[in-house]
This record gives sequence, C-alpha cells and structure tokens, in this order.
Amino acid sequence: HDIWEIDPTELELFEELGRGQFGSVKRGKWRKNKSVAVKMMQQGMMNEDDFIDEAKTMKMLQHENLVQLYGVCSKQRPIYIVIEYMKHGSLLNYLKRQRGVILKKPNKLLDMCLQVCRAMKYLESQSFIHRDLAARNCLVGDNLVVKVGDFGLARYVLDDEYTSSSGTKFPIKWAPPEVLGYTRFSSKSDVWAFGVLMWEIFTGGDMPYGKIKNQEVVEQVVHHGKRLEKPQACPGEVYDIMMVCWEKDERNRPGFAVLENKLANLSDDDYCS
Ligand SMILES: Cn1cc(-c2ccnc(-n3ncc4cc(C(C)(C)C)cc(F)c4c3=O)c2CO)cc(Nc2ccncn2)c1=O
Repeated sequence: HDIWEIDPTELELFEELGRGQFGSVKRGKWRKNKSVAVKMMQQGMMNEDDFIDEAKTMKMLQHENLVQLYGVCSKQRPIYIVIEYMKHGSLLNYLKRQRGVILKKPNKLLDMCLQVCRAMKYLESQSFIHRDLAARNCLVGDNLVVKVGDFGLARYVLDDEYTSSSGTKFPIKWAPPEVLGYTRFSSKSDVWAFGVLMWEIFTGGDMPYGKIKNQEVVEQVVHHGKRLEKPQACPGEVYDIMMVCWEKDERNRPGFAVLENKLANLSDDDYCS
C-alpha cells in the first residue's frame, strides 16, 4: 500500500475554497480530525500519471513555510490532491483585503517576505524549482503564517497556453529574461519571481507593471532593462534586495540563503520598525 495514497472514504468534503485553473478545491477533514484542502483535478488539465509518480517526492518536501502535501487519491478520476488547509486563503487575496492595514506595518510585510524566502531556501537546498512563485500561489494560515503552495505542479500542466513562454496564461510578469528567451528555469529564476513577490507584498497586492500588456513587459524588461518601481511603503534597503533579484544575468542574483541573511539583518535593524 503506497504511503502517499489516501483512502477517499476517510475524507469528508465541505465548502468550496476556490476554483483554480485546474479544478476546484474544497475544505475537508481527513480521518475526522485533520483539516485539509482537497484539489479535485479537472481531467485533461494535468499529466496525472507523471504527477502521481512525483507525488511521493513532493510528500517528502516538508518545511513550516511549505503547504504540506498529505497524499493523493489516485485510484479514481478525477484524482484528489490532499494538502494542508490554510484558513486565510491565497496571499494575494489576503494582501488586497488587508492592504489599508498592513501597508502601515513594514515589519509585518518584511516578515512575510522572510517566511517565503525560508521556504524557497529549503526548496533550493533540495534542488527543487517552484516555476510559478507568486503571491497568488502562496497561502496564509493561522497566526498569519505564510506558506508556499502548488510548488512544482507547473511541470504537469498540459495547457500549452500556460507552459509555453509565449502562451496567454504564462506568468510573464514573474519570469526573468532567460526564461522568457530560452525557458531556462532554475532556482535563480525562482529568485527573480521572489523579487516580484516581494514587490507584490510591499504594494498590497498590486499587479506588476499595471495594465502594460505581457508582450510590452517582455520588450521593456528584457530589451530596455526596465524594472518595477519602488513601492511607496517599501524602505530603500528592501528595494535594493528586490533589485538584486532582478539582475539580468542569473549568476549575479543571490541564492535564497543569501537573501534570507539580507532580509533577516533588515528585520533585526529598525529599518522596518
Ligand atoms: C490549501 N489550500 C488551497 C486553496 C486553493 C483554492 C483554489 N485554487 C488553488 N490553486 N491555486 C493556484 C494553483 C496553481 C497551480 C499552478 C500549476 C502552480 C499554476 C496549480 C493549482 F492546482 C493551483 C490551485 O489549485 C488553491 C491553492 O492550492 C485554498 C485554500 N484555502 C482557502 C481558505 C479560505 N478561502 C480560500 N482558500 C487552501 O487551504
């Protein structure tokens, strides 16, 4: 019996938490006492066999700032992906809802960046690339803990509009030049996306580059070196960290361990008190 296989009769399903591109997600209870979120993966959206094979590896990825994968119900269609429940939902929605309050607390904003950075430092240490790090793919739980979710799932999406860097659903505004040009993903491309996520946090969930169209963003960022502007609520020292995440050459971007030190030093000082 595979340890990552969950018996669906041990799941109780409640209200829908959201409808992602890949199906719906419901709040649930596993074995009467464990709060979970159950993704019912819409058929045809994902390469399910490859995902189920990878699930055992993803289940081994455990960190206090990663949304824990508990297992899958793969003996049925649609398959269920059973993960840790996060009661405040996506970080993007949380930022937008709380914008008026948290933009006045830069130390809280910096703490959110640090939590995401720690999860990414852990994934980097496991040579695991997220490929779609953004505030919409992070979740907020009890005591305002922030966790990175849906890591690695991008590899199993079948929709070319999402997987091709010229597709309409590709996350252009979170992608570095080497991904836009050559689809070269690495932990350093996750670092670029982390810089954009920091900008999302310090703007209270604004859309990067506003209404500028995706293809115009590619032109401006790749060919004219344009970068996101410093958010009003963002101290200069924090903006400097975002900017180094957006170095054109990925070799000049810091890894997540270095980023964690930089952010931790700022949160110790009173820059963001
Ligand atoms: C674990 N979890 C997941 C969700 C939830 C709901 C709907 N869609 C999603 N998402 N969001 C994003 C997402 C992204 C992907 C990529 C392949 C990376 C593109 C693949 C997915 F499969 C999802 C997904 O399913 C989630 C994220 O997986 C909501 C929770 N919680 C709440 C609580 C209150 N209100 C709303 N949501 C929760 O605890």
